[in-house]
Amino acid sequence: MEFSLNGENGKYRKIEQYDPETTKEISEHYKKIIDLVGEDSSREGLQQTPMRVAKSMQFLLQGYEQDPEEILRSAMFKEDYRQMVIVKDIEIYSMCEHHMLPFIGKAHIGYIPNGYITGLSKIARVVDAYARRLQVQERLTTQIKDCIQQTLNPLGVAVVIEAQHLCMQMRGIQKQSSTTTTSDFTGAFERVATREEFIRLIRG
Ligand SMILES: Nc1nc2c(ncn2[C@@H]2O[C@H](COP(=O)(O)OP(=O)(O)OP(=O)(O)O)[C@@H](O)[C@H]2O)c(=O)[nH]1
Ligand SMILES: [Zn+2]
Repeated sequence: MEFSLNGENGKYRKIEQYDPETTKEISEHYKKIIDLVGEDSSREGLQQTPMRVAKSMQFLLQGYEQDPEEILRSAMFKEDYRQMVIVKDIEIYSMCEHHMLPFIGKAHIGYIPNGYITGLSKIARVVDAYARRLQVQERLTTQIKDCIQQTLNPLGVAVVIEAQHLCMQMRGIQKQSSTTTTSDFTGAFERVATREEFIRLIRG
């Protein structure tokens, strides 16, 4: 699955490549849902909606087609830098696996290299590859930590995610302001002083 903009005669054309069979099947289910909630899926404004939603869902859940470890491995560079590297405020758009509603927030990632560094964008790509799946925030946090630890073998990894869950805002308990914070640490970040330095730097 790919989403790209392709220049042609000075114009930009949107090219979406989704498996046509899968897209058709998903859209048929959404057509039924639209009718079942009391709408008329054949009315003009809704005719293209099932197809749009089918593409949209495939976009939002594209992480299943990505290999996060491979993403990291694709840009590993030998480097003798053994201090903390932090990429903070990485936007997260994930989908809660209980209600299939978004949870939205930020991830802050730190690691201390052990002979190898990785491309900074690859850290954000790893976050996206796991976020674009049906998730709970706790598992998302741990998967990112495990991936970086296992692939880069750094002296330590720190992951903090802060997110708001639409399933708690739009429905259910309807708490508009609550934020959920999850964290996971390995190696050097298990020491209080290192962890506190990380927390101070992401808050700064
Ligand atoms: N731990 C965790 N829980 C989550 C996450 N996303 C949603 N939930 C919770 O999943 C739970 C599902 O509980 P259920 O009682 O089965 O579902 P429900 O009846 O829709 O629950 P309410 O949201 O309380 O109305 C809810 O408490 C949600 O708040 C997440 O990322 N992590
Ligand atoms: Zn939910």
